[in-house]
Amino acid sequence: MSLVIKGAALLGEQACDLYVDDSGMFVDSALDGAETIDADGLVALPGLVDLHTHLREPGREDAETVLTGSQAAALGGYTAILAMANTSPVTDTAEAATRVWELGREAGLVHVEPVGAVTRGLAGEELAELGLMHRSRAGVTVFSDDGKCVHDARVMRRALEYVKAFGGVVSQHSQDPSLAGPAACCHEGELSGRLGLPGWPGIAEEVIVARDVMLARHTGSRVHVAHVSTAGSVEVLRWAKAQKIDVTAEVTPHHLLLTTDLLTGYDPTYKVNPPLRPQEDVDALREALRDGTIDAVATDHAPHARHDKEHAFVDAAFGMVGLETALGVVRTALPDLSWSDVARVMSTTPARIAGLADQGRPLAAGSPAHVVLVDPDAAVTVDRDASASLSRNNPWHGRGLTSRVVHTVYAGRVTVRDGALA
Ligand SMILES: NC(=O)N[C@@H](CC(=O)O)C(=O)O
Ligand SMILES: [Zn+2]
Ligand SMILES: [Zn+2]
Repeated sequence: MSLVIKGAALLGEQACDLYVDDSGMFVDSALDGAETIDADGLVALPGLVDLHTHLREPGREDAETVLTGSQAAALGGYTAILAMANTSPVTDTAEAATRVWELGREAGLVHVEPVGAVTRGLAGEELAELGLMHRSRAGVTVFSDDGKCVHDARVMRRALEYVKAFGGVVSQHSQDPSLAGPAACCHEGELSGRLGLPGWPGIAEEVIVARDVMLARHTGSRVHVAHVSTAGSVEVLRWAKAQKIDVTAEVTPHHLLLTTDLLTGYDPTYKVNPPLRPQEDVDALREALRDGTIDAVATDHAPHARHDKEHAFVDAAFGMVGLETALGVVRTALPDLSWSDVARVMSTTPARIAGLADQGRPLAAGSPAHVVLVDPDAAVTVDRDASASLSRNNPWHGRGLTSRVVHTVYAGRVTVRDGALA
């Protein structure tokens, strides 16, 4: 059915009407019998694109499924999400990637783009079938062993050389396992000593970021740094970009607003990989996002069942949910960011990094109608039980965030209306 979106402020600027035809494309004028969305006072942005989502299907459908994760994404204003490969089994074959892609189509609420594993079983040894995954119906272009670092430099070099042939990219979970061991769970510093928690030094991230930008330069291939968390990584990225090395980077909403001090209560809700860092790092990440050194915001939505999260801090699973709150957190952490900058870091640039030609497009005739309509001034108190996610490991529960996703439209179809699934 065709659609008219009335009076939305495009990227927070002039208000106008948007017209969508029944094939889900923006067109220049209204069609008869169109459904109407009153968007007076709302800001229209291109549908958000998340470079980093954990959907848990197959294997842990008690924590999330492709459907429930897609619902959470739509509620958060997303029209595309990249589903990480650390499922069970791992997405390391064309068949597995195609299955995730199909499940995404069946859910039909956002575009679900499978991320392929870099190495078989995420074991860091043999390359997965990168070419076959790319040539499958899923058309995988982003590869990641996320949750684990591709720590062997030779394997990383070969992966970069391989994906270069078809314009792919490796999204690296940067963490040298010899500097941050399996027990590491708290930013290494005065606080980790005081709390008696195994420390996770920033340098464990920074040495891999530095190595990988040099490998990107050497191979002429493209590397993407997942969830950057330290000021030192930002310095390396700034240098690498000045050298015109083909590197991009993302930051999570939680690393833009939360700090390591939250760990004093040993609440595993705040246990995340990479760990929350001190305020100096948070400040550097915000500045890097403003000036483009960090290209994108990506949620690292990491749902976990209660029985995996409710443990002593050291034993609990890493991760926090984030799809439904990402935009509000970004607005709260960086209230000075213009709406066009929000669109850049949460839609246009992530779409470009992932090679999603249909996403992050201008809200104009000729583009598929992927759009999110936001109440810019709403104050929202987060309720973890009001979530579409199957998991409740929500660090924002009870907090106030600025702005609210009111409607989401995916390919001309209203997926969220008045803040609820349509
Ligand atoms: N982010 C997390 O804390 N956890 C992720 C793995 C990861 O992205 O590192 C997960 O799969 O749960
Ligand atoms: Zn990770
Ligand atoms: Zn992750």
